[in-house]
Amino acid sequence: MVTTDTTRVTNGSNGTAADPGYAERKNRGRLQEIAAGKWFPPVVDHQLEREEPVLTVKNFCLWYGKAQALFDVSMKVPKSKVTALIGPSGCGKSTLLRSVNRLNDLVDSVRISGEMNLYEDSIYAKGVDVIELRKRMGMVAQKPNPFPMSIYENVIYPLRIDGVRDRRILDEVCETSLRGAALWDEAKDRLHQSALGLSGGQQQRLCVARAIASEPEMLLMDEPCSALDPIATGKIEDLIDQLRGEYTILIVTHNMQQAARVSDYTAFMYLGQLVEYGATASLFKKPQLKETEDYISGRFG
Ligand SMILES: Nc1ncnc2c1ncn2[C@@H]1O[C@H](COP(=O)(O)OP(=O)(O)OP(=O)(O)O)[C@@H](O)[C@H]1O
Repeated sequence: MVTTDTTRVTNGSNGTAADPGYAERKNRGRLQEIAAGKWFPPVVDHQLEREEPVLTVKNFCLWYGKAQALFDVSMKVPKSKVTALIGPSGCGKSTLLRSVNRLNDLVDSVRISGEMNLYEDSIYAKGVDVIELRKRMGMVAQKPNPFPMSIYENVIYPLRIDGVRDRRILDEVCETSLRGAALWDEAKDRLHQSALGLSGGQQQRLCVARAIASEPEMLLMDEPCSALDPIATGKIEDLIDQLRGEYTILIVTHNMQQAARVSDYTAFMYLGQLVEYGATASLFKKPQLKETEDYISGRFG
């Protein structure tokens, strides 16, 4: 799966006056330059250096067939924090998220280069057991996707496939996970009824319960509120807030207010490049780049 490719967009000039194109380009914004094929190193907040990384992404590139979707993305996702990926539609947020648990392996045309590590373990090294890897990361999709079985069986599903049979353990994990996903009170009297009878928002919290049942090292959330109404969205945001500190969460969101509300760190992406990455409070109040400011203030995208 890991390939190297010499056609990827290279770093280009360093933007000094010695660069012959500099005079012509100096008045153009960074985003136009990116659209024209130039690569820039991301602007990263020093605060991230003080965090312990769970996921380290290094010079990661991804192609769908001939079309490159990610360009030399390097970032560290800190432990026990919520990190949001934001950026205009098509900038590669979901592609990056799905690369973390190798869901993109399911797309035939995908090629990658670069590295990703979960702690010290390479995600793309030869011989990695992808099933085992995915067990280390819980995934919550855009649309709630409970299995057509009871609430109880949905939650303990990861343990069932691991062969756990001890009823006491299964009951305990079911309750802890449902409590952790703020669904216990609503579900405790109907544990053996179909999960499909839950509302959309409850189903999404059930999916969070299933994702945390195996105590993953990371939770990946791909626009988890996009199919939910504002009340259900608020409950998921409250839930993310509760999970903060205990879980390392990487979340894709279209909604900048949501990123500002729920995340500790925010990564702004544009056309497959990581542009600016920093503490959410400062990125939203005083971003280092004018381009980030333009995006978060709605001046483009
Ligand atoms: N399975 C696929 N096959 C081919 N191209 C794809 C595939 N999935 C995504 N792409 C392309 O990769 C680029 C990044 O898409 P991606 O879905 O990761 O962006 P996004 O930022 O998550 O967008 P959105 O916010 O609209 O969900 C886009 O140009 C998209 O068309």
